Formats: sequence, C-alpha cells, structure tokens
Amino acid sequence: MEASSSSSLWGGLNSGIVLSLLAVAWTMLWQALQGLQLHHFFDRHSRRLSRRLAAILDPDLTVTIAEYNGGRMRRSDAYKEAKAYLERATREARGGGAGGGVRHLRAEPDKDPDRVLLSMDDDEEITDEFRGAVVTWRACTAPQREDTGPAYFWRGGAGQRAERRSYKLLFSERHRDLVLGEYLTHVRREGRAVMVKNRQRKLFTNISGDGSWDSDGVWSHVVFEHPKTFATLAMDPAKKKEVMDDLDAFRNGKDYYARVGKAWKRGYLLYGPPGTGKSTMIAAMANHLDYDVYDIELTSVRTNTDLRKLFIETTSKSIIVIEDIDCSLDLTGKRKRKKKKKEEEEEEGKKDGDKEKEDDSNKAGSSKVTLSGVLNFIDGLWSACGGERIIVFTTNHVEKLDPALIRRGRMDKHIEMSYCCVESFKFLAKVYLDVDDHPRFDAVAALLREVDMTPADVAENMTPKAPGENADSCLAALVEALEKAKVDAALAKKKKAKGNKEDAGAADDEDEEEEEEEEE
Ligand SMILES: Nc1ncnc2c1ncn2[C@@H]1O[C@H](COP(=O)(O)OP(=O)(O)OP(=O)(O)O)[C@@H](O)[C@H]1O
Ligand SMILES: [Mg+2]
Repeated sequence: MEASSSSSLWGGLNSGIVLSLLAVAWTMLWQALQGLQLHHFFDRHSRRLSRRLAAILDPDLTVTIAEYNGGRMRRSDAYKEAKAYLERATREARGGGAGGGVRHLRAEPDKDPDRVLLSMDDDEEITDEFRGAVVTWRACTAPQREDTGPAYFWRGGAGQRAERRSYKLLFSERHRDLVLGEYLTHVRREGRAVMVKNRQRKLFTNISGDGSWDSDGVWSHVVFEHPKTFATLAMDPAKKKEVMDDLDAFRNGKDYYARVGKAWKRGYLLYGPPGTGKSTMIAAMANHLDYDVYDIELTSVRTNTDLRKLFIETTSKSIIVIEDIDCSLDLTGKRKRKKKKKEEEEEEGKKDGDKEKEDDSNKAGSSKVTLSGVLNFIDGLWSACGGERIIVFTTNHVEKLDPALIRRGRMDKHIEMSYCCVESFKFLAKVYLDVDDHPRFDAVAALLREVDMTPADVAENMTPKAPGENADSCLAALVEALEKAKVDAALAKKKKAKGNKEDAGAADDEDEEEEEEEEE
C-alpha cells in the first residue's frame, strides 16, 4: 500500500513536471514562431479556409447601396444612379415583356406625358448580365428609426416612420473582381446617362405630398411646365436685357466664382406691388436657364435645422424661391423692434389686451425659423454646398425687410417690378392682341401716365373673353378700366387728405390739452 502510494505520488509529481515542461516548451515555441512571423502564415490560411467554407455554404456576395448613408443628409448619388439604371433595366429586360418579369412595379410620371416610368417595387428582384456574369438586384426597405433620418419630418412627422430604402446587389464569389471593379462603375456611369436623358425640369415644394405630388427625399415635386418666358414678360427692355445678361453671366461663371473664391450662387430680390410679375419673372428665369425650381414655404419649415436640411437636398442648377418673405415669418426688423420695444410701449401705452393678442399670434406659428437661420441659409457655410444655385426672394414691401437680409452678397441683385408703363403696355398689346398700333393707344398711354395699373390688370383687360371680342373691344375695355381707376384714385386721395386733416386736428387738440395740463 505504502509502496503503491509512494509510487503514485511520484507518478503524480512526474506528470506535473512534464506538463509544466510542455507548457514552457509551447510558450518558447510560440515566441519563436512569432519571431519568425509565422503566425501571419497561420492567420492567412485560416482566413482563406473560412472564406472558402463560407463560399460553399453561401455562394452569393452582396453590395448594398443605401438611399442615405450613415450620418449624411443628402440622398446618395450612387443610389440615384442605380435607381435610374434599374429603371432602364426594368424597361428593357427581355423575356418578361415590359417590366422584365418583375411582378410588382412602381410607376412615376415619365418625360413623355403619355407614359409612366416603371421601376421595381419593394422586395422585387431583377437580374442583369455583364460580360457573362449574372447578377441580381433586390429593392429593399426597412423602417427608419423614429427619431432619425432626413425624410422623417417631411413624411408626416412625429409618430410616423419613414422608410429606409436600399438596393442589394447579389453576385457570385467567382465574379467578385469583375463586379466590384467594373460592373459597379458601369452601373453608375449608365445611370448618370439615363438621368441626363430623362431629365425633366421639376417644381419642388417642401409641403408634404397629398398624393398629387411625387415625393423625392425631403421634397415633393411635379413637372415644371410654366410657359412664361422673357419673350412674353412685359418689362422695360433695357432692364430685361440686364437681367438676362446677369443670368447668363451667372450660368457661365463657374471659373469666375472659383477664381474669386465665392460660392457659385446668386441672390435676387424681386419687389413691387401685387400683380407686377414677380412670380412670372421667376418662371421666366427658370425657363431661360433650364433650371429646376424649389419653392420653399417657410411657414411649413419648423426649425433652422430643417431649413438647412431642405437646402442640402436641393440639386445644383436650381432656383430656390421664398415668396412674400415679409409675410412668411416674423423675420423683419426684429433687431430694430427689440431696440424700440421699450420706447414704443411707453409712447403708445399699449393696452394689456393687445399685448396678449400679439403674444398669442407669435405662439400660434409652430415655425421656429429665425432671421439668423435664414441669413445662414443664404450666406453661411452651408450655402456653398453643391453650387450653381439662384436664390430668389419676393416681397411687396421691401422697406419692411431687415437690411441684413437683403444686403449685397445675400441678395446681389434687386429688381423692382413696377406698374405698367407705356412701353410695357405696347408690349402686352402685341403679345395679347397681336397689334403694333391702334387709334386707342394714345388714350391708353395718356391714362397710364396718370394712373397706376399693374401689368396683371392690363393683361386681363386685353384678354378676349368671348368669341366676338377683338383688339378694338379689348382696348375700349382697357380705357374704361383705366378711367375708372383714375376716378377711384382721385376719391381715395381726397379721403386720405380728409383723414390726415382730422388726425392733425385731433393732434392739435391733444397738444392743447397737454399744454393746459402742464400750465396747471
Ligand atoms: N410684367 C408682366 N408681363 C406679363 N404678364 C404679367 C406681368 N406681370 C403680371 N403679369 C400677369 O399677371 C399675372 C399675375 O402676375 P404675378 O403672379 O407674377 O404677380 P406677382 O407680382 O407675383 O404678384 P404677388 O405679389 O401678388 O405675388 C400673371 O398671370 C401674369 O401673366
Ligand atoms: Mg407672386
């Protein structure tokens, strides 16, 4: 028993020593291998082996092209190009007729008004072939997290989930180099060509779609089809030429802007009474330059950040418009008001009720876009993104705007749209009635020198409204309208003078009362 127990003790000690020796030997060997960089060899081979195993189990590789990448706010160009490429592939796919066997298609308006542009709907697949390699494209959607994503606010806001779209390209391991090296380049290049070919000018709005608009990221759009051109816009000819030259210089000024280190953008301020052609001028500008139009409804933009997102999502070769900037938001004269606020309250002795009303109206607007937000949008660091953009503000009351908003550099060119002059009338008579001269021209010209009438009103009077109407009857109607406007203007002047007189009388009485009080 003893002998056996001592031998087992001895055996246990021996095996412990052997194990320790083995461990030491292994550590030394491993260190030696590391010294020889042999672990790289093992690493490489084990990785290759696992890749081969994976290729046997799952032979397809995938490339995902997402609509929005990571923290980027802009829609990815690669996604747009792949979309255009796949639209063409869907249209041209052989074997399955139109749509190439894709069962669920998405339709969008085509350049040709009689046709629609077909692309595959979510979860559909289409195959493509490139130099013997067959690849599959799959359209995928995943719900977006509720609090992120640029499309979030514009697709219904809180509580609604925007969708995250992507295309998945599936291909065999065998074609890895061909697909990653050449096919993807081919897709992007072809997609860009399709986009140029299909380009339709668009009118975008930031008001979320109600079904009649096609949503494209944060913007909804329709095809821009306004017929107005400079050829039919009534305006002082010299002024018109100046504007057209300015636009041409801008369009061709890429090198100039780069040389002087300015962002390739230009601001236009169009101001004048209602009906003098400000909106019409924007349409003429867009048609002249062949640009898209982004019409921002500022009251629908909730914060300065959202305004920035909107700007980033605009493309180059576009006109960004904010109409009636003075009415959109309380952007005007805020700084002036702050300074004067105390004075005004003291001088005017505002009633409490009035103050409450004003506060309520300020609270009512959910928009928190501020003057500084708009200033940044036009002229800040972000304004240089993309280039080749024209920003247009229109207003009926230029005097109400904060000087910072319309200083040169922000609004580079100020264009006054004024009442109809004799030249503009003759121009409109040619456009609307196709007459160069008429016995009533003198009467109209004499009246236009005395009374203000907008080109909109002149044009309306010269529009034949019944089958029998001609130039003669239309011009007679115009003379009548001008005479009526003259009488109305005289009456209004008289009334105003009377009002002023009464005000002056009341002021005198107040002064007298004050003096009496002071004397007392
Ligand atoms: N200078 C002009 N030349 C030709 N047509 C004009 C001109 N001005 C106005 N019109 C016609 O009058 C209509 C109204 O013009 P428009 O909407 O451009 O006015 P506006 O200055 O934008 O007015 P508002 O300040 O109310 O927005 C248009 O349909 C247009 O055809
Ligand atoms: Mg307008």
